[in-house]
Amino acid sequence: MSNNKNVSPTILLIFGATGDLAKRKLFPAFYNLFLEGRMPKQFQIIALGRRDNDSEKFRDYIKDNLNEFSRNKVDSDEVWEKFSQQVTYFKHQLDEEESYKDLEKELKNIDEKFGVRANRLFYFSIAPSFISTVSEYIKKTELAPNADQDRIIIEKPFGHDKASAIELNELLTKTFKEEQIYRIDHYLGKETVQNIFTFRFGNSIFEPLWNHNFIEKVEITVAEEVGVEERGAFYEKTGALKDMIQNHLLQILCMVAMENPNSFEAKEIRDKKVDVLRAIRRIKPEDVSKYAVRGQYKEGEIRGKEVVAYREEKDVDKESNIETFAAIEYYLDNERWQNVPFYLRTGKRMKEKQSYVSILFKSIPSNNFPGTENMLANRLIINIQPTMDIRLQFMTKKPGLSMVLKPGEMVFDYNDCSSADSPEAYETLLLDALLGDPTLFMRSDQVEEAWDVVASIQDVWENETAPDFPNYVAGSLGPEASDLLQTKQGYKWLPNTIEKRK
Ligand SMILES: NC(=O)C1=CN([C@@H]2O[C@H](COP(=O)(O)OP(=O)(O)OC[C@H]3O[C@@H](n4cnc5c(N)ncnc54)[C@H](OP(=O)(O)O)[C@@H]3O)[C@@H](O)[C@H]2O)C=CC1
Ligand SMILES: O=C1O[C@H](COP(=O)(O)O)[C@@H](O)[C@H](O)[C@H]1O
Repeated sequence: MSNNKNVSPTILLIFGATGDLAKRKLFPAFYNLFLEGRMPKQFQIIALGRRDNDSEKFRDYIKDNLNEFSRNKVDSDEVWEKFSQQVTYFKHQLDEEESYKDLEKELKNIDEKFGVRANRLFYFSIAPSFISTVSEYIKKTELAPNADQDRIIIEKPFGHDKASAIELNELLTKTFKEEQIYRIDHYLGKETVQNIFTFRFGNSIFEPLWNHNFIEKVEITVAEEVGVEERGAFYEKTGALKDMIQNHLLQILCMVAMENPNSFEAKEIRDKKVDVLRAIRRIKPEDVSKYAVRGQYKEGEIRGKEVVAYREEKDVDKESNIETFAAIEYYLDNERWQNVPFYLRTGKRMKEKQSYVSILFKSIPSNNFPGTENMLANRLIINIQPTMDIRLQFMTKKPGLSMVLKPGEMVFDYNDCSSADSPEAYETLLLDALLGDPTLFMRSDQVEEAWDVVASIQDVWENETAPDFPNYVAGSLGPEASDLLQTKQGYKWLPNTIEKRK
């Protein structure tokens, strides 16, 4: 979000630097920021890992990973040399105090080299079970004493329910001030998600229509083609509700539904988002089956390739009752959104990767046109990924001698507006963390409220002993019951393109 380019000298410390997230997302983000000239003039990345390693070997490992996962590959020895010399590997045990004392000495050496006490940004790219240990040692060894200079970034999942999120917030605030804590939700860093904000509040023509008087329903779909990959053990403790709905989909909902902020200050924007979460009507336990549907994939075919059932994935229980699909119908009890259903759905191993928001406007009140069988209500489609565009569907007269209606569309395509690749979400978010701009990060109350929104569904599903799993074929659009969620209201899930009519 920030435009400021003046980043103070910073030491970036990555706990879990040998892990999956670091290799696929964090190092590519730092490298791309470096190429864009967005890293601080003076910076040092300290890669912390428990394995025996040296900086030279670690740099080779990072180089290979950049060539595999980064949007910009390493194609200049000179640039690589400059970047890599600012990455050092440091052997470290998360649960040993001595390790933190050694680290402090290393940090002091770097400060001396920089000639200034550098900001310290600690990235917790580690299992959630280590968060308390690491923050306690940081406190004990006074590694992050300055609230205005030192920050931590915490990954999701942030707790596993509301109580544990509160507990974790309490624990972290014993060591850090709230303004030092950056809870990441990478969807908020996506270009297309940020653009929802600009689209709504930077244009005067949509906002007057953005309410229950003109909007019939809102859908948010995040469909994935991938299964659980190497993360079966993690997913067995998580499932689609906790992995995706509680964070990414609710955050998109907040962007769509929030009130106009009075300023662009982080506090104001986060306040407005919390208001949305508070307004979401809590689903009573006895109504969960009416408003929420879950599913688990069986074997199937995606893009002509056979894929196994969830229960056959690595580290997954053969009788697992974990959901890989979730769809929910929510309502917001506030003036703007009364009686407008918000349908959220997400799933793994679906037909194709597609994330989008669909906003269906109300039909015109009276319809005197001939050929009305072709009449469609206006619809706005915000394609988040992999397609990145915004489409407005409207009715036109089909050229010809009779009055026949035909849907037309206006399209804003990201490919047409920039020759540069869009930054990855982690690039945007890491830059904001470097700059000390928390707007796109989750405040403690946002996370807690989001857990509250899913709490009853979570309880009911966790206690359900025999769901009808597996109940959707890999490569489909999810279980039949998710269609029923909409058909009972006279709706259907709408695609991410406008409907074509001859
Ligand atoms: N991977 C992803 O796509 C995503 C991950 N996340 C979150 O990010 C965090 C990291 O995930 P991920 O990278 O996948 O996890 P990994 O299991 O791949 O990596 C964990 C890291 O922690 C290190 N570690 C474990 N125990 C110790 C110890 N005792 N001392 C020092 N280091 C230790 C590991 O070192 P070693 O290599 O030696 O085992 C490794 O570097 C988690 O909170 C996860 O939920 C969030 C969203 C997506
Ligand atoms: O946080 C997560 O997100 C990914 C999907 O992210 P995307 O940027 O590829 O859309 C999901 O696959 C993963 O299970 C979840 O933990």
